[in-house]
Amino acid sequence: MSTLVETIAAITPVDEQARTAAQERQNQLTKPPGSLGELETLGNQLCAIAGTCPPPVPEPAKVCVFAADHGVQQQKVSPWPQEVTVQMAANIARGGAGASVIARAAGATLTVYDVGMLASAEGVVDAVVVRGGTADFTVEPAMTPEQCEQAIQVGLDAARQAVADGFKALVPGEVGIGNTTPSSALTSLFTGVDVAEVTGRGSGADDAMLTRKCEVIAQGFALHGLTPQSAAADPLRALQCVGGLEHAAMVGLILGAAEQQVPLVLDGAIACSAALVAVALCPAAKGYLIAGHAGVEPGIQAVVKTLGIRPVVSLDLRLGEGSGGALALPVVVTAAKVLREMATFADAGVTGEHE
Ligand SMILES: O=C(O)c1ccc[n+]([C@@H]2O[C@H](COP(=O)([O-])O)[C@@H](O)[C@H]2O)c1
Ligand SMILES: Cc1cc2nc[nH]c2cc1C
Repeated sequence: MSTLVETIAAITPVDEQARTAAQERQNQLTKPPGSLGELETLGNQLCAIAGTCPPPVPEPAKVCVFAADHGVQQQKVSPWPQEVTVQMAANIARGGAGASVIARAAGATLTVYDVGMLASAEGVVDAVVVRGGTADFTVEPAMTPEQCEQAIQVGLDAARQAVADGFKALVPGEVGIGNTTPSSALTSLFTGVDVAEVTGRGSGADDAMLTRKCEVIAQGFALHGLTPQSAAADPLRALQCVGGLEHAAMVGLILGAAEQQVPLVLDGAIACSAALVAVALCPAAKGYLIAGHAGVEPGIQAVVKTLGIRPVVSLDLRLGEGSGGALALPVVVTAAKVLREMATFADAGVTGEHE
């Protein structure tokens, strides 16, 4: 079991030669060059990730849903009671949640991991780092450094196991009442965009709660001395102070996917905030990231802009659970198949020369 440091050292940048070869192939396929738009860019990225053109078809995919609770909910940052985390984790595992349906429709397998909910839930893998979840970050660091490291390891192990089991693409999912607040904190720190601009209504905050979320984040930054500069210098400390256990696990899953050279299709605001931490720890991981969807939560926009990635689907989702990532999977698979299955001008006897 290699550690985070070893994993980061093992991650190589995606293969730019394979991306160039893919672009050349796109131009030989029977279509006006560029006419499949961003589907071409996506196919080229799949080649860069796999280091070969045409790319392998990235299926089956696995959605790894990390479930945890949040001490910062003591500040009333979500309209929902914390018990909903356990109840929804069980529902997702049972197959009745939004992400369960979407993953099934996409032919993906979904597994839920408990990294620190208030209580255990049926059908959920026990990967508990700390029962009860994080501490309230307005009072103390959300996690100890050891807890943060352990939660990252859960995600790293999940990625390695999934790839060993034959999965060819990974989607990070989560459930955790209150978790849009730590997500906005991380997104603000790692994009440098104001807290107010990257904080949204989450699962349904009203105006007063939205204002409180911003105040709570500012309080956390002040208590822990966090700024964009300090976060860039020590990303793990920022994650440990104001992040969540599921954020840490998703950082592990993302870095694990990069290590294993498989595409990682991001979900919404929570997964996107974890991606920022992963890329701050290991810039080479960026090339393995695909933005699954452009959701309602404003943090997503700041993240995709910072990472320079374009969301595949735009349907105003704000569910989480990995739902938006899973929804993008058929498009990602199609991008690979275009490069594998479309005829070239030469093959099809179509005149490729034109004015
Ligand atoms: O993925 C998103 O963009 C997203 C946006 C809003 C809410 N959520 C989900 O709702 C929960 C967090 O919302 P909140 O209001 O409790 O912070 C958590 O379980 C997330 O999975 C997820
Ligand atoms: C019902 C419900 C389902 C969710 N799924 C992810 N986060 C959630 C939050 C709530 C409240």
